[in-house]
Amino acid sequence: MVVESVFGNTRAVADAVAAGLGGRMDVRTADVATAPDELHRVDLLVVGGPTHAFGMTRASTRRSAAEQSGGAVPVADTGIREWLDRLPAGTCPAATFDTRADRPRLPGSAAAAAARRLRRQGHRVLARPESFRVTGTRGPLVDGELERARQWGDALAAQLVGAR
Ligand SMILES: Cc1cc2nc3c(=O)[nH]c(=O)nc-3n(C[C@H](O)[C@H](O)[C@H](O)COP(=O)(O)O)c2cc1C
Repeated sequence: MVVESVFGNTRAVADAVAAGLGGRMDVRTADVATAPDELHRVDLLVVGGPTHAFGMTRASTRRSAAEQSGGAVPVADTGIREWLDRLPAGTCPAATFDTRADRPRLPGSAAAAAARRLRRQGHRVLARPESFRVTGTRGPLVDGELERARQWGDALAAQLVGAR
């Protein structure tokens, strides 16, 4: 799993997804800043990040997020957009998730954008991109989202293992 998180909410969701996946498979979670650029012996790639400006973060939105934190979080050079740009084409099974504001009518999802990118690179996206909701820019997550994330991870692993 490769995860990007500015304020920690997407990281918390990633840990819950990992707990769900972990019942059926070995899971390694890497921060996007230090994730390897190539996949070796990976049965399932899960990519998660926060939704910024209707899609995956960009340098400008990460700068804005750092400003909004009042200097509490540094400006990151790399997000999942840049990591996916560097990922070689392949046929790895994959799934994506994001966090985004708890405003159902607000369009745009980093997970949907990441899934499109993975498909274009040939990877096999197994599940519908999933969003987990935060109550404000810095969080916290809406009640129940961590449990939903754990269940999503469990269902994903079950789907993959069942398909073998
Ligand atoms: C610059 C910026 C732009 C954002 N744009 C959106 C958006 O278009 N849609 C949305 O639902 N949430 C948006 N958000 C809220 C983020 O999705 C929220 O900060 C994120 O889910 C928190 O995850 P994190 O704690 O892992 O950083 C935005 C936040 C920032 C800082």
